[in-house]
Amino acid sequence: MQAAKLSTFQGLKATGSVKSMRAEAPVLAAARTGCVTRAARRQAVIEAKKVAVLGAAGGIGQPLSLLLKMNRMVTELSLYDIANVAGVAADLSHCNTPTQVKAYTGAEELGAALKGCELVVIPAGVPRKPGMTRDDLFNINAGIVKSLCEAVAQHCPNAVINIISNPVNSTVPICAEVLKKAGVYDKRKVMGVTSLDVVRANTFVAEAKGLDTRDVDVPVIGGHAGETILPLLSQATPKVLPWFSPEEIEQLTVRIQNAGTEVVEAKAGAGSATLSMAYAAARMAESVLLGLNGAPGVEECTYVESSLVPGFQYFASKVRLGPNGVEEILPLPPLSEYEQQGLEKMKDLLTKNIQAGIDFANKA
Ligand SMILES: NC(=O)C1=CN([C@@H]2O[C@H](COP(=O)(O)OP(=O)(O)OC[C@H]3O[C@@H](n4cnc5c(N)ncnc54)[C@H](O)[C@@H]3O)[C@@H](O)[C@H]2O)C=CC1
Ligand SMILES: O=C([O-])CC(=O)C(=O)O
Repeated sequence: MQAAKLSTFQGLKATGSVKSMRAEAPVLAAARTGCVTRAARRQAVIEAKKVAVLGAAGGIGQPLSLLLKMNRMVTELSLYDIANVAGVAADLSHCNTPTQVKAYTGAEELGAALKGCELVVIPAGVPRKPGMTRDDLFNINAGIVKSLCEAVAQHCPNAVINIISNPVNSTVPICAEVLKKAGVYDKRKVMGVTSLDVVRANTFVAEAKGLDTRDVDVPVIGGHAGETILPLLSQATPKVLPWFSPEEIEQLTVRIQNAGTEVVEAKAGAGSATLSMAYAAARMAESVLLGLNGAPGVEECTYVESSLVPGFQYFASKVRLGPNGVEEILPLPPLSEYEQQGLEKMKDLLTKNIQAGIDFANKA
């Protein structure tokens, strides 16, 4: 069975014109892109899905909300932020796609925003400035994610949660601990969004090999910070010979690991990746919704609680998505010697990041 690959996401083309959306109502948005099989088309039915974006007025939140407004699987879109969200919702609500958009602001409206949601996407929090690491965001973002996840536990405990807020290596364990405390944790439903690493790896490999970027698939494993980001270039498809030399593999790996910093420096104090992140998060949301709708063969790389690699309680790797979220963590493919070393190198940082999240969530 052909898997629904990240590389096949075509954004706007996936939803097409409003006219064709009406004409093909029972067909999944992504089906027309060819990223799901015929079987998926037959088996998957669009069911009404309420989706919330928490941090919707931000640099990521706004373009992400636009992309979700264009997704036919999203019937109701809750936009929540502590500021400026009414204008974003008013603006988006004029787009003539069927998705109903509503703004919510302030803690007192968070419950209503979340009630009935099946997917909650969280880009709330501060972004990096030049010279900062993602860990430097911990002090502010850990508390934001903790309080938002407490609300999710209370108002939509069965929802899938996609966490974008950095440092993802720590905010995902925070979310899991919060849900455990509330007695509603299901490890299949808490996912750190690492799809931007895959998007970048696909783009850079395609550029280097003269390929159409939509044809390229590079699994990226580990976490989402510095050397914890490990692209498996040995497993990239398609393979164009001659493949990369060891020096080129090193350069490409480092570029993928530092791609976030590349954007932070280019934006020179105005924030970090927003548009590419919104694109990657919309793709991840689409895959989650396809899975919830019963489409077979939906695979993504994502950072989840995992026992795939001994020593790491949380780990990003390819998973199969389905009606319950992560249905299966796929086995690790064979790693090159360079990638094995990369896995060793990330050990200290990733375990430290995970522990910091667990400790934060459990302190009094
Ligand atoms: N996972 C990944 O690959 C990536 C993660 N990020 C992370 O995403 C986060 C957001 O980035 P941007 O959108 O650029 O930042 P931003 O500052 O433009 O937007 C953040 C939004 O969150 C809102 N917010 C703050 N506290 C909140 C709360 N308690 N409840 C609801 N909303 C709240 C703010 O009002 C703002 O609208 C950052 O932590 C950034 O590091 C960014 C790029 C890639
Ligand atoms: O680099 C940052 O701070 C934002 C991020 O996670 C990315 O772009 O990958």
